[in-house]
Amino acid sequence: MRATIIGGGRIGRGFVASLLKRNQVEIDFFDTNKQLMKEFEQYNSYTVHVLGNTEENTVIDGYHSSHIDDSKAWATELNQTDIIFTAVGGKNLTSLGTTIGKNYQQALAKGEIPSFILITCENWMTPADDLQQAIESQLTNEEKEVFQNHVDVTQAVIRASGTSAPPGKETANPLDTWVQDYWVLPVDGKRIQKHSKPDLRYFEFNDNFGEMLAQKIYTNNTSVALIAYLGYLKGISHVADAANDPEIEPILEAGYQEINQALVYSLGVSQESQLEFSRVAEAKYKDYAIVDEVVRIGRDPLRKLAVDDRLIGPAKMALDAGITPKAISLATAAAIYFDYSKDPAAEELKKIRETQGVDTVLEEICGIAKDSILANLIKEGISELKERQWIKEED
Ligand SMILES: NC(=O)c1ccc[n+]([C@@H]2O[C@H](COP(=O)([O-])OP(=O)(O)OC[C@H]3O[C@@H](n4cnc5c(N)ncnc54)[C@H](O)[C@@H]3O)[C@@H](O)[C@H]2O)c1
Ligand SMILES: O=P(O)(O)OC[C@@H](O)[C@@H](O)[C@H](O)[C@H](O)CO
Repeated sequence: MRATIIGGGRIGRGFVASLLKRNQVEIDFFDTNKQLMKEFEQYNSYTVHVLGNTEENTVIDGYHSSHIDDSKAWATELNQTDIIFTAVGGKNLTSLGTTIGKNYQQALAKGEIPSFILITCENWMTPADDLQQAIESQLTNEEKEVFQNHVDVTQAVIRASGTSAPPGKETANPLDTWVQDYWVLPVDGKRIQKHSKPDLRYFEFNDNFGEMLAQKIYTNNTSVALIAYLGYLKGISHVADAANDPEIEPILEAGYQEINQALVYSLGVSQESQLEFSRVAEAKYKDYAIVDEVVRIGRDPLRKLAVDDRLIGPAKMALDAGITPKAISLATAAAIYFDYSKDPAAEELKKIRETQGVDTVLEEICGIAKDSILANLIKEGISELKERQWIKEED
């Protein structure tokens, strides 16, 4: 079996590549990053290190790598691949879909009919739909029909974390990457209609996938955002240190209660499944073996503050459920003050906040009215963070 991984970052060349290697699947990488391409060629091999369990480390070798714009490489790839994975960041799915669509069209023009399964591995609410739509936007109606008859576009939930080297564990190989000791990949099984489900260890093709992506994002990503944004303001570098911090821990506990009630009410998931989800998430973020930086978790706050993303999304659900999302609002307040200077989105957020004010951030980035209940809760959160002196500026 042969697989393509688009996006050779922590999840692509780390988590997904390890699962595939353990299934003896051949791997071809595609990425936009030219430096990464050079490293793939130069090193030929790298290690996926397993946090807290080195016995599970996997060496990835024998792969091929190509730049995403290499249409010659795509011409071969589309005909030989069985499964394509994406791990590029949800907001890049539209441009990626355009690239796949154009290359698929070129194959059809040559009389070929590529047939494969596409699996998105993104923290995104509707990744399979968004990718499929972007691909099909490049195709004529006739071509679209062929595509739909030969390609299944589905989505996975990535519950594992992929990180950079823990402090002091850096290696000479820049491709080496670190993953959590977690070996399950749930995939939306119902969306696979034209192929049989691949027989791969660790993959769970789930026909009741339902709201699993929303449940994961609004539980894991929401709670770790709370930990990271509050931790960042307190000057804490790593997730586990922030999650176990005596001042942050009670806010986290309150956050899980808000999240659980909101999701049971709005997603219709059972109380037991939600409780299990949040317990697993909490244990993971408090686990010192998983060394993850708060600035990685906080990256791209403009995306994370958007109306349906991990902060405003569950806060609105909580209000719908009749609950006051005080902890989530405090986390949102902290996110608004995430000013990590190496993150361009954080820099932009800071500029908007400083030049146009918090109300503009709330209206234009969070998509909520400045005098709404939620906006007022977030502004109360900002005041509380200033009182606590976690936000240190004078305004
Ligand atoms: N790291 C984690 O713990 C984790 C866990 C669960 C889900 N996710 C999700 O997995 C996805 C990947 O995250 P990551 O941590 O691996 O990010 P990353 O930044 O480490 O890697 C992303 C890679 O995608 C490449 N890329 C971006 N746009 C591309 C395009 N159009 N075509 C080809 N390559 C492109 C980048 O150059 C980069 O190498 C994201 O959606 C993220 O939210 C990450
Ligand atoms: O990848 P992002 O930027 O959408 O979010 C950062 C983290 O929340 C995320 O990578 C988690 O670590 C991951 O989703 C595992 O739960």
